[in-house]
Formats: sequence, C-alpha cells, structure tokens
Amino acid sequence: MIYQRSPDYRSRQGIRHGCPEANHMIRTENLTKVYNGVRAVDSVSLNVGKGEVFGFLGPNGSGKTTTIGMIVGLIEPSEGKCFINDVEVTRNPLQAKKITGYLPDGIGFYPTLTARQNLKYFSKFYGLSDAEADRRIDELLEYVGLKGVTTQTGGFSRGMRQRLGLAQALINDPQVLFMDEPTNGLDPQGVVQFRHIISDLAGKGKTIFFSSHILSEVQLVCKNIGVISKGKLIASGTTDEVKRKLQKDDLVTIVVKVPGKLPELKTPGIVEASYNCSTATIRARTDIRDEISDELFRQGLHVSELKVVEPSLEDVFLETVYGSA
Ligand SMILES: Nc1ncnc2c1ncn2[C@@H]1O[C@H](COP(=O)(O)OP(=O)(O)OP(=O)(O)O)[C@@H](O)[C@H]1O
Repeated sequence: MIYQRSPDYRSRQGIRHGCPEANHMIRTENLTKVYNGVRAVDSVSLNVGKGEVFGFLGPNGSGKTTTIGMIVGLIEPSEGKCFINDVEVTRNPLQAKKITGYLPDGIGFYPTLTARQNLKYFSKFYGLSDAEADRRIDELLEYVGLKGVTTQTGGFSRGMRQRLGLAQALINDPQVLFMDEPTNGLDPQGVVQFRHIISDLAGKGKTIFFSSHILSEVQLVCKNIGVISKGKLIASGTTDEVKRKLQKDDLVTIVVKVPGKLPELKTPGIVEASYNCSTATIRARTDIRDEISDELFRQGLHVSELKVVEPSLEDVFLETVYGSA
C-alpha cells in the first residue's frame, strides 16, 4: 500500500488538541482576490478539519478556482491570509506545497509524453530521487488504473487525463488534496470511480477539498460544505446547517390533498397558498395541520393527504444561488 495511516487520524477519532487551530488542515482569513476592481473572492474565511472531505460548492464564475488557486499558492491574494496545517502559504510557500496536492480543472500534460514520462518530469519538482520517483510512479499508475498504458497522453480521454492528474497530484503523498471540479465532463462511470477514489483517500486520512457546481455530487461524499456565490462564502457547515442558513424564511410548508376539487382555505395562520385542483401547498408560520384538518372537516371534505414538506438542500441551494428554481 502506498499510503500509511496519517498521524492526523487522531483528529478524526475525535482526539482534540488544546489549541483551536490544531485540528484545521486548511484555514483562510478574509481571503480576497480583486481583479480589475472586481472582488472575484471576497473576504472568504473558512476552516477545514484534518481528515475531512470538504465540498466547495458554487455556480460557474462564483470564485471557486480563484479561492483554491490562492490556497495552493498559485494566485497571490489581494487581502487576507491562508494556512495549510498552520503554515501561512504566502510566507512559506514551499513548506505548504510539500504537503499539498492539487488537481486543477482542465489539467494539461505534455501530449507527446506517456503518463509515466509526464509523472517522471513532474516528480523532479519534488526532489524525489530517480529510484524513489520510479517506485512511486509505479504505485500511482496502478492506483489510478493506468498501469500498462504506454500511449502518449495527447490521445487520452477526459477520464484518463483526470486519473493521470490525480496521480500527479498525489506524487508527493500530500496530506491535503485540492480538486477543482474533478468530475467535470466525466461519464457516469468515471464519476463513480472518482467518488470511490475520494472516499478511499479520505479513509487513508487525507484532507480533501473539492469544488463542484453540482450539489448532489458534493452531498454524496462530504459531511461539511461551503457555498460560495459571487465571491462570498454565504454558508458553511454540515449540510443541515447550510440548509438552515440558506433558507430565507422559517415558514412551514404543508401539502393538503382531497379527493375532487379543493376550495380556497381560510384557516388562520396561512401566509401563502397555491392551489392545483385537488392539492394545495400552504406556507404557514407554524404547523397548522390540525386547524386545516378542522376546516376541511367543517366543509365536509375528506382529507387524502396532509403533510409537512421539508425543502431539500437542493431546493434551497438553487433558490439562493440561482434565484427561483
Ligand atoms: N485572471 C483573471 N483575470 C480577471 N478576472 C478573472 C481572472 N480569473 C478569474 N476571474 C474572474 O473571477 C471570477 C471568479 O472566477 P473563478 O474561475 O474563480 O470562478 P469558478 O467558481 O471557479 O468558476 P468555474 O466553475 O466557471 O470555473 C469570475 O468572474 C472570473 O471571470
């Protein structure tokens, strides 16, 4: 096996250190990037714990790539700070890079070189000896399913390029791995393979920060997520916490259904209602199902369905970042 259990497994086991930052593998403080007077990333402060898989969610152009670029030391912040394992990236870029892996969106390779030759070239930036690099490349090519592929990378499919990109990002056996939209453009099988790899790496103690504009993707592998919109981190935390933070109101949604046509209800407490033949969707400040039931009974109507509906995180996310879905 190429990976040893990371010493950080302690934090995943709930063993806390005294200092509040000690469990954070990634930390940003008011991280900001201004391009031509526009704040592409605007005062983003977030924390990602050691061994955590963190989903960074936002629509196209919201600032995901720029944020990641600053944290991995490729883009200079206009304001603010970022830390990898408490190493300030702009002050100690080499120290931070030693423990960081990065799979960019649309990674490029030397097209006339093979996968092995590309990795060998890249390994030189990490000061690996020839023998060390060869051993590591063998392991990584096998890990990403490219063992025995000897063709030039110029002819690689999108999925093969992503897998080679992952091997490249892992060449230094990093503690923390950034992946920018890793499943973008992959076929469904490739998406599932990538998901398995993310879970596998997380099981080996890696901290994973991956960006996506697809909520369902992020939800499948991440416990904690951050949502960025127009450069601002608008919510972060567990998926439930994010849902609560993004919800514009705390109205209760109740669905009522009767056999036949449902007349307009006059039950006190209804804030808004929409009717569709036998069904109504009621929004109220509190759960007024009993009162609705009483009114239907008084009107001699039989209730076939009366339930509270929880909006999904997807509904709330779409509503917040794209407007009414
Ligand atoms: N080098 C640059 N010069 C000027 N503006 C830039 C530059 N890089 C990014 N931007 C702008 O900053 C904003 C955020 O871009 P960014 O690529 O970080 O978003 P993103 O969420 O990663 O989007 P996508 O999912 O489409 O890659 C966009 O408005 C983009 O046009």
